[in-house]
Amino acid sequence: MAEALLQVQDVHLELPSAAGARPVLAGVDLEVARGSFTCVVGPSGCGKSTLLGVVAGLRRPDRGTVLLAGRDVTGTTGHAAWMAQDDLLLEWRTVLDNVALGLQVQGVRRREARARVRDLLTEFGLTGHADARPSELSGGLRQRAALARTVAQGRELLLLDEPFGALDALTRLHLQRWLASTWAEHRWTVVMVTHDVREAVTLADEVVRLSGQPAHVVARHRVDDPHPRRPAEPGPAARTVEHDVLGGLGVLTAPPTGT
Ligand SMILES: Nc1ncnc2c1ncn2[C@@H]1O[C@H](COP(=O)(O)OP(=O)(O)OP(=O)(O)O)[C@@H](O)[C@H]1O
Repeated sequence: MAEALLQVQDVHLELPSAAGARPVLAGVDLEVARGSFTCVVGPSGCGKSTLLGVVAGLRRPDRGTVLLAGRDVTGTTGHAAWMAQDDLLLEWRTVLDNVALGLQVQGVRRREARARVRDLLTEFGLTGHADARPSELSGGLRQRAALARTVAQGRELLLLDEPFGALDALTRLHLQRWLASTWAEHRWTVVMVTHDVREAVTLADEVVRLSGQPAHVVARHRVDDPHPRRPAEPGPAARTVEHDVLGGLGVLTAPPTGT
């Protein structure tokens, strides 16, 4: 395996519940190679977003460690950029200024931030929309703008939490294909949470499956098909992993007998 950029080691976390505290993460281990794409899947509500929060340093685990390039970053922020399902674009700013915000929050002056993100807008197919307000964009373009803002931060790690979860099925397929080819050019280190197993096997080098609550890693599946891939035409490894993951999630039922 290439050098591990991210190592999550034996992470445990309890969260408050009506009955007191409830374990949500119970001994999660994860290793993500630099320049690789990892998708995290698991039953609804098992703790996928919570795990991303721990990796980002927004939540400090009760036990366990998060290492970035061997450096202990447990409970600290600044090493990862986060994108959620809700694009959180600011309606009163233009697309250019929304993307530039990723740098401005780090103290880069507005003018320089705008200059630096122009190339990114071109690459993300947003040049013609630089001066538009987010409300003028389609759902797919909004997500591209949000992703551009996330990438613009220049962090070592991108954490994507169901970034296409709110899109219609066709737009989602287009964006998956677009992200697959854009990622293949850049090779950002990505950890992405998704409920869509086809999306996971299209994008990921490795699909990590979490158990139900309290969550730990129950399976890791390599997807060795070459990049970039297409969601509508899964390769042999993607098809196998998709089947295995769906089986592990209990989605596949035995075929009816006696027919
Ligand atoms: N701030 C909080 N306080 C208490 N419990 C929380 C908090 N945030 C999340 N939880 C609980 O922790 C559990 C895991 O939530 P989380 O959102 O991480 O799951 P998920 O796997 O991402 O969910 P989904 O599949 O619905 O996207 C859930 O039971 C949730 O209700």
